[in-house]
Amino acid sequence: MNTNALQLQARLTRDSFTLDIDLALPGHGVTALFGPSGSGKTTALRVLAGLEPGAMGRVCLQGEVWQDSTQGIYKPVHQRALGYVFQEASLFEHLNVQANLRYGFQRTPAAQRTQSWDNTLELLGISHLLKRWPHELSGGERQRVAIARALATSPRLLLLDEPLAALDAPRKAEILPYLERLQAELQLPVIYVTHAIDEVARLAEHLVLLDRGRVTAFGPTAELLTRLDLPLAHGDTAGAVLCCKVVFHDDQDHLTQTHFAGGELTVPRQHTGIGQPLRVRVAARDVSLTLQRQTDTSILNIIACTVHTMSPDGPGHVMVVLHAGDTSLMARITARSSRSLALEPGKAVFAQIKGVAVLE
Ligand SMILES: Nc1ncnc2c1ncn2[C@@H]1O[C@H](COP(=O)(O)OP(=O)(O)OP(=O)(O)O)[C@@H](O)[C@H]1O
Repeated sequence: MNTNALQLQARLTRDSFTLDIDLALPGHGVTALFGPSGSGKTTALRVLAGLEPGAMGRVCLQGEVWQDSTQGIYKPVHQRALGYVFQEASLFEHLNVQANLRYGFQRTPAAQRTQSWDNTLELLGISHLLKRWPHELSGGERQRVAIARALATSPRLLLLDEPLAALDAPRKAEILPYLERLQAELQLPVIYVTHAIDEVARLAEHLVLLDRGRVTAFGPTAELLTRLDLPLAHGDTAGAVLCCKVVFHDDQDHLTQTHFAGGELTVPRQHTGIGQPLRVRVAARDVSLTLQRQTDTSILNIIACTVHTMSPDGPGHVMVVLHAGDTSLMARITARSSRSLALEPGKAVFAQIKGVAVLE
């Protein structure tokens, strides 16, 4: 994979805020921009989109320079082949879904189209909505139509600014599988702004952490989620993502057995085919540690690991990063348990996993 297909180098100052970033982003898959409110996520997207003419720096996609302040190059937004979807889908209320999509489709001359009409409808599952009016759509359907309209222009870059933030949990759950399909099937970079770590874990292969306008970390999501020097790897929401492969379905017990680089993991029955990848999130609070492998236990998943690093994690707790082969896991345990097990880096332990969340 070309990991520096999208160059985003930007410096922009407004009042007390300065955005100062220099990133070489991958050419496909979802890269999440994550950080506290006001850290500059939307501003970074706006620079990519050509909506911040005051920004100094360089934006270059697959060798095509969209902006370079040293050379005096600045393509305005309509000359950048990109799709931009906001939190609140802004459809044309006076046009039905079909006409909204046609508007996007016709913006790109036929010879330059990479995205077919049928494929766009199919990817977002909206064929049955074509005759509806925007006010007749649910929040989740509106967002799917908005994403389809952005895709219909055959963009070379897709920018999604908190596309799920205005939706309730059931609507989010409805739209997430479509976003996963985009990630799997589109050969273009998707830059995804979010506040929700569960969306990052589920969708983003790569992650950029922003804080006060600066990049504090950038890399593969699975790696950053378990780095104790970063805030993501702390607190009740911390967890690791395991890249597994389906080995076997046990229909009788309604379980699916998977393999990952470091062991086996049994999860609730999935419909993923044998040999297919399955990403699984294991929350640190759902992992306990023992020195001997327990046998009289209801816990299905017990994984042999080594303690890699440890750090205090709030009052009375310790976060332990474990290595199982090449895979990192985390356990959030009490400081008392850590002392009584005499945990230290290099020590062999067994991770008992109480529950997992299958991501795809
Ligand atoms: N039009 C504007 N004029 C002046 N300052 C602005 C403007 N838009 C944003 N800002 C400021 O720029 C900084 C970065 O804002 P930005 O919207 O990029 O942050 P964010 O990380 O996307 O935040 P959020 O998660 O709350 O959407 C903030 O301090 C914000 O107040």
